[in-house]
Amino acid sequence: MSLSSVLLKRLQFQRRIITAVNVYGTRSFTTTEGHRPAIVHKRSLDILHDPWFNKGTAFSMTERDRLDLRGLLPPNVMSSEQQIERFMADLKRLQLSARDGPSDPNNLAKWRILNRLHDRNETMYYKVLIDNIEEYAPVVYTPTVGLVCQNYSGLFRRPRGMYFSAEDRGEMMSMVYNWPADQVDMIVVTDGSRILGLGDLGVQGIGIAIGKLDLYVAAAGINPQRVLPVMIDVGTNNEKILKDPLYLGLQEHRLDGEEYLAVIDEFMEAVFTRWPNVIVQFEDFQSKWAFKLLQRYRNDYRMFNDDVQGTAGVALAGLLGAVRAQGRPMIDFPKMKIVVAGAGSAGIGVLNAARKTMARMLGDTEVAFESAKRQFWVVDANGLLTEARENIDPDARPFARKVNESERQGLREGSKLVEVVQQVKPDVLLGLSAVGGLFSKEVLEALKGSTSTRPAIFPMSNPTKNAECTPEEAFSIVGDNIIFGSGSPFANVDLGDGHIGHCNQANNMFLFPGIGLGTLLSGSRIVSDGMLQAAAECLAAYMTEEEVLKGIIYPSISRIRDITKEVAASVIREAIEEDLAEGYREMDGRELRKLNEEEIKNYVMNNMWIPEYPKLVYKED
Ligand SMILES: NC(=O)c1ccc[n+]([C@@H]2O[C@H](COP(=O)([O-])OP(=O)(O)OC[C@H]3O[C@@H](n4cnc5c(N)ncnc54)[C@H](O)[C@@H]3O)[C@@H](O)[C@H]2O)c1
Ligand SMILES: O=C(O)C[C@H](O)C(=O)O
Ligand SMILES: [Mg+2]
Repeated sequence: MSLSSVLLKRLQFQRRIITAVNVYGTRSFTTTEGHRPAIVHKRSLDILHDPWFNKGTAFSMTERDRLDLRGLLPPNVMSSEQQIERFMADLKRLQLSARDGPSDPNNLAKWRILNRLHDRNETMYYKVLIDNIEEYAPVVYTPTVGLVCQNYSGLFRRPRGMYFSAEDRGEMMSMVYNWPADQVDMIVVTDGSRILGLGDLGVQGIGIAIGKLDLYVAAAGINPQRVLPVMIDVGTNNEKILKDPLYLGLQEHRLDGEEYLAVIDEFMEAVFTRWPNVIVQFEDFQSKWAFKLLQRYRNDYRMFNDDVQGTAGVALAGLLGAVRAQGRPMIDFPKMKIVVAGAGSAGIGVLNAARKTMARMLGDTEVAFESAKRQFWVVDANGLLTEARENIDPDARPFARKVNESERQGLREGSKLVEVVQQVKPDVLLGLSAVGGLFSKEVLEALKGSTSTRPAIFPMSNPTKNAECTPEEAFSIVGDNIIFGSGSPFANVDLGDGHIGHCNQANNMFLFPGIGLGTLLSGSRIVSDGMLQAAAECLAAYMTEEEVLKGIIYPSISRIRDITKEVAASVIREAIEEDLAEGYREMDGRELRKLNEEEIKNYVMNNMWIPEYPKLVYKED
């Protein structure tokens, strides 16, 4: 037997033991990788200054000796729990002094403290985030991440991620080698042109890529050493930041047309050359480019657009949840009347997904596909969209209402949202307009006339100040018996007499981590429509009947790791079904398609990174 086959056998044996330990639930640390010591090529202060290897006061005495750390730390060795206790005591002092929750004005200060921890000790940062996800998701993600992006020039301390600018044309293929990691699993890339509902923030938009990747680590257990936030800086059309002398990005107007495409093409070629197995999530690109880039790359690269495809799935799960919450059978979905405010990348993505699902329920014929579009009324900045509109955006065209039909309904091209709601009496009012307060008192009053026993209101725009309405407004004006889901988190509403108005968070965070993880572990070379549909259906089916009837149609964020595992497993199953899965089970080399449902879930769980300090072993470089 050759040496390599002996080693291979030993490795497989060790992995089996770890998996067996895992099955019996006696250890929380499940990845095979985590049990191996980490090899470091540095010692002494260099270790303490490396956030990936630094354990601070948790270095054991033997490690301190091994790594020349004795005397460089206070003598009392702390457990990781004690370290976190100390850190949290500091953070809580800040919380006690102000309002807690998603709209706590101290959230920016909390972000600073957490970000400093991220810079010092990655393992501890992710442990704090995972164990307190409900509390800190609104700090590292929406809504605070919006504020962070707006104030990025002042907040910038250390770079995190890579910046590819229009100045780097011709250099990207070599630049990618400046990134230290030989393996990158997930890239989230933005060009900063539409950050949440805050518009063009140029280079400052990198904050959103960082925030999304924090959720990839926390929810999907993607190894934080293998994530890469990317900003493609092709200029900005935001006149305010263009004039700001402290702005950190290129101070020129955005590239457009072929020049713009050439930059994005070069970036894609470069990252896929260095990391052929990476998945690239496009985030917060203005609608003008979001669809074009998706069509351009989706058949050749492992990529997806979160705002178009992730949002579509989350909204679809919400719409199906609303049908269930109304006590109707799912098959009633194609009868729902849906008014959508906003026809950008997010709105159109939702409309397409909902239309396709309705058509499938109606028999998947061309006639069904044609008739399904009649369930939607789209209102954008110019009012109701009809075929009378000049220069209709081609992506929105299929949803333009017929003029005659509209007239019969008392509507016309450009009718106001309030008129549309009055006339249509929809089951669902969904907002992806980025206009805070768009669902005004009058609009919500009009929704009281809904033909549904339990209308659903989804003000999905982010961050909080861009939400189309607040839950207080919705419950107090439309009534207690509504379904409510917002993009950014809000607290539940006290309806009196012990009743609670439940606020769901209708945010793509419930899908993108599972879509990424499932694609990664399936080995699929593309992210297919079927894989996205499977993700959405998994989310839609996740809540129990009892929860749904209470108006709880999305999980609480505290369950994000569990729903992500389920979504990832569904994505893998679909990839297998479509013969796209090229991945192999790491444990013993069995082919994915031979695994049963439970085994696929275990495969997912076993490959989710969890934040525990590895033992460090020094080796000369
Ligand atoms: N909850 C989520 O998971 C989620 C996901 C993606 C996007 N979003 C949010 O959706 C919003 C829109 O994103 P986008 O990429 O589609 O943006 P976009 O700028 O491409 O589209 C905005 C759309 O809103 C329309 N609009 C503007 N003013 C309006 C008005 N007064 N009435 C009706 N419509 C109006 C515009 O005409 C346009 O069609 C953002 O706030 C974003 O944060 C939320
Ligand atoms: O970032 C979010 O919170 C959701 C979404 O991707 C958005 O653009 O608003
Ligand atoms: Mg987004």
